[in-house]
Amino acid sequence: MKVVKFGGSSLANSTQVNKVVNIVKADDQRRFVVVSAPGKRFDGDIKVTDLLIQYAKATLNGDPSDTITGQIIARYEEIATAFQIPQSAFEAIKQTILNLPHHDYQDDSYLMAAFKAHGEKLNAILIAQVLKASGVNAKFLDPKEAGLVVTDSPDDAEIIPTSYDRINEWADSKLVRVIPGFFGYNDQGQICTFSRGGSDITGAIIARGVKAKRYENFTDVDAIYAANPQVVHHPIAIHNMTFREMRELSYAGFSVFHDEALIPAIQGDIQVVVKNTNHPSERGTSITSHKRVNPAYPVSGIASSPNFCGIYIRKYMLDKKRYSQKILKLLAEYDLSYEHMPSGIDDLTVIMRQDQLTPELEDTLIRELVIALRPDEIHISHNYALLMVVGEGMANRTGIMSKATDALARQNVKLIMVNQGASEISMMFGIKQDEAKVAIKALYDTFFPDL
Ligand SMILES: Nc1ncnc2c1ncn2[C@@H]1O[C@H](COP(=O)(O)OP(=O)(O)O)[C@@H](O)[C@H]1O
Ligand SMILES: N[C@@H](CC(=O)OP(=O)(O)O)C(=O)O
Repeated sequence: MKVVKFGGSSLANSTQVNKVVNIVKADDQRRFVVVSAPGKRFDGDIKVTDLLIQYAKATLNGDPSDTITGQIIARYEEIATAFQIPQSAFEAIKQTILNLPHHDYQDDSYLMAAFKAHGEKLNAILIAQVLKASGVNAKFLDPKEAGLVVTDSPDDAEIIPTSYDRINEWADSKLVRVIPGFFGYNDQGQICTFSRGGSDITGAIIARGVKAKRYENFTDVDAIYAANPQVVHHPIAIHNMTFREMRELSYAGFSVFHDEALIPAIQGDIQVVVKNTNHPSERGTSITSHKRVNPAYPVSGIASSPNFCGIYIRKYMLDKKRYSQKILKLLAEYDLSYEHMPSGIDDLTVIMRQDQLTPELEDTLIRELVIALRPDEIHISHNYALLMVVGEGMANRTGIMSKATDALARQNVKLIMVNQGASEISMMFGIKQDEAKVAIKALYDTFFPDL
């Protein structure tokens, strides 16, 4: 049995939804259908999730929201009309959207979570109706009924492992179950969402719960490519990759599949196949635990992720043990997470995602670090990108680092940080964000020279 997940691009309008219907009908093993909210129909369009965020903010600020609700309702109406869904069913969706502000929420963050989650919830209700109208014996399944219980973190929840047994009770369901992605319920019954792009995570959780043979993740590209196709022209497709490779690459910027979604798949040893809704017969990318190294290409992929900053701290006779403890304690006090902390004899840099910091928080943090550490020098630099070169074939190979640094040097890309060794299948560079595209192209041409 298979779990299929359709991303926002696959459900953006009725034309796309029609392709989804055909894909579900084409294989009776596709028994669990996880859906995102309608995504972008064209470049510059706004995803329903982003409209819902605007709606939530307007509600919190007491601003008018008629225009935004009109836009959201119109997205569902176009699909409902095209598939001749009964007016009463569409009316229920419309009223749910209009009533969102009139519920009790524990605080603003739960309100935001509930507004966001309704993008997928209402879409799942609608797609179940569409499938039914198209002759599929389908039924909506809410994550609460499914048993998908998550941690009490409204916008960055994690699955509670006992959920898997409850989800497993649905494994023999005779109907096709349509489940909204992106959210679950905490043990108080409140909606908490995963991080952005988190419908991939729901798909993987359901796949592990029902012990699916395969988790098919339908999106808008024929495969996962060795570099972001928006940066490199016609990059080579990766048809087979390992969980480890994908996790490193998605963490570092391959937004096509959420890095956290790999964990349930790894735990359940479930094959993940990324496929294109627009070309479902293309083979896509299969992600498994099996290593298949092509010696000609030790590198599988090159990724880059922007919006990091680095806090540089220098102190002569730096006592690393005490220093790191104090830094970690301060970060925890301000609920900040860091990504890397490379250090030298007298200096250390804390690399973190800069969207966690407001200018005020940044000033406070630096002030507190000065008090706690009495450094000889401290400053923060913004707009770094992390650049990652990943491949199972890199393990036990020599010369990859020198090839990479040579290629970057030829393009005058300045290396701010280099990290190799944490994982034998990846190396990471900190570079300036505005040099990321040049850097990716240089590395791609080096590691995929004939393509
Ligand atoms: N290496 C890569 N290979 C394929 N797609 C990539 C890669 N890196 C980034 N992407 C982007 O990921 C997009 C698909 O992910 P996303 O927009 O989240 O889809 P969905 O709406 O289906 O969830 C592609 O359109 C592509 O622009
Ligand atoms: N709709 C949510 C969750 C998601 O996974 O969406 P998509 O499949 O469009 O990436 C978001 O925009 O974050």
